Amino acid sequence: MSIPILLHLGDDIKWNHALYKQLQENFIIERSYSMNRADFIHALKTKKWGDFVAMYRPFWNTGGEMGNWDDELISLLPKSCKIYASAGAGFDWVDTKRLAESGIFYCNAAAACTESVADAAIYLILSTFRNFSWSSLAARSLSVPRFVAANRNIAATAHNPNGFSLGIIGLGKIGYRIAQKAHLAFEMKILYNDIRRMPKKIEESVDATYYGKLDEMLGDADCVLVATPFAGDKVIDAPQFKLMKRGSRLVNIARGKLIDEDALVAALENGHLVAAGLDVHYHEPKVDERLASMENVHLMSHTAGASVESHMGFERLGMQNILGYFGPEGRALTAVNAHLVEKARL
Ligand SMILES: O=C(O)C(=O)CO
Repeated sequence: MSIPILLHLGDDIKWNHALYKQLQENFIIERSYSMNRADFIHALKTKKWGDFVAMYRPFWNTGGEMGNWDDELISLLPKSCKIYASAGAGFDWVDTKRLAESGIFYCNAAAACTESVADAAIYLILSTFRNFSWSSLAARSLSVPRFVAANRNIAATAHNPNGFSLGIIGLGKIGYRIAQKAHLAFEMKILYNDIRRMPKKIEESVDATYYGKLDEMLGDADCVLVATPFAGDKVIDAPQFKLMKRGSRLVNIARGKLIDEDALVAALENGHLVAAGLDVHYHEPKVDERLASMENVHLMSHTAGASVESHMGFERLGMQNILGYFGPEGRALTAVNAHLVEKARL
């Protein structure tokens, strides 16, 4: 029997060498490194890598240079390809439905960065309650008057998050971990909105209250946290900002396009919201200048998931997915479109 081919996209493995050896023992590994879209398309059309059965992308910063995985790319994949295992939690750049129509499982790696993203969310939540962005900007300005003003005035509007409510949009793996941390560390009241209600055991573990309707939760939360995948629509637009509790806060660690930034700016300018914490941005990698000028907005450069531990986990989980799929169990661990692959088979 011939040895199956695996296409490794992007950087070399950095951490999990023993597991990579297993991959090398089971597959012929072809490499694309960091190809632009035109070259990648040409390579697929000319079958540069043969009839590969799997694609593996271990690092979130490389191996994505070909751009979005849409019909143009997916239709060029060999019929032999069955699985794409990639670094990263979000998969807004890949048409997982189109992959499913070609019988290809897409496996993300949310589990590998859950801890990092949840920690970053806690950092942003804390910042929005305690005015830490204002404090940090004042210190970094090297301006004595700004330092003195921050030192004198911050306490008047800073709050301990303890006892306040955190309204989580999307209680998936990451949302739940944030709930656990906020509940345990700050005794925050956990509210959540999701398309599915979680099992009682999960709700009880963080004393969570379920809201079937997002609009209702928005009116009750002291801080709204966005932790849901981007599926093409905003979840908080101008009408939703109006429904948010007066004096509340917004934190987004999911995707920038889930939030209307003009409406966010308006809500901050008119004081309806008192603070925001954003790891992600609508026009990434560009940051909105109005938000950047606000002391009550804590901004990050989409690094909530960026840690050595996430990188190690991304590498490992991708390989486990591929080895699992082609192994005796015949099952990928984290296929996000498994239901669509099944449907397409019918
Ligand atoms: O892994 C991802 O998709 C992230 O954006 C983590 O921050």
